[in-house]
Amino acid sequence: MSSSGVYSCSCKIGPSILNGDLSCLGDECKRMMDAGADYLHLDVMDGHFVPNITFGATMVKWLRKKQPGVFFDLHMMVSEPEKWVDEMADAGANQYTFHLEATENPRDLIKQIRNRGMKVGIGIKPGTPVEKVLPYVSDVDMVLIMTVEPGFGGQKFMADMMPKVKHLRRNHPGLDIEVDGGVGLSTIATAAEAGANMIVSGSAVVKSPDPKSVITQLREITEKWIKQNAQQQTQ
Ligand SMILES: O=C(CO)[C@H](O)[C@H](O)COP(=O)(O)O
Ligand SMILES: [Fe+2]
Repeated sequence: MSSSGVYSCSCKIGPSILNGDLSCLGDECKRMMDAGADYLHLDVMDGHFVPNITFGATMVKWLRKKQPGVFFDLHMMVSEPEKWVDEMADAGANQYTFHLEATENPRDLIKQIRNRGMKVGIGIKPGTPVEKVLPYVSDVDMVLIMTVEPGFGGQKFMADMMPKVKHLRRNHPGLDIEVDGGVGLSTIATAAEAGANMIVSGSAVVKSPDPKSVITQLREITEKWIKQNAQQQTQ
């Protein structure tokens, strides 16, 4: 979809509220948007695909009422992702990011998501080689490279996932590439240099006393690398 030959990706910062105060998720979302976030990354976990449970479509529906205009990227860490497409679309999701490992029929699922008017994201866990996702890249809007084992916030960034990001960026200069897990001020340069442009940051933003400053710095560093990488491509 978005992987043209031109280095045309733009920086987007999407906080994950997973490690925020889940008892007041609506306020946490507002706090993140007020701090300058471009979108919200909502982590849906089913206790089966990952060993943790968060929330489902009902929560998304209520968040949508509180944040009518915000882009919701649903990170679906669930088995049988086909099951929740309709409910998430009805709840107001903008993008449905499923895990390649969770489905037997990625192509059918991509169609199903599109038919419900949502953008399509496809994610891979650290143990999944990037080659597995390549056949689907031109049919999706975004590829998510997990930089931690999915399931919990606050884990250590896996820099050894960067060759996957580099491979995708080299071959798809216009693609939205998202990194998720352990991304903060000490790791953003590594991810951005590799070519990530959609930056999910959880603990580093929500736990900071100054989330606005963290988001601003994440953006500055990512934009710097987008420019630098684009220049290198034209040389
Ligand atoms: O998908 C996730 C975990 O499976 C979260 O989005 C991710 O962990 C963000 O939190 P942090 O930046 O604290 O790692
Ligand atoms: Fe996530």
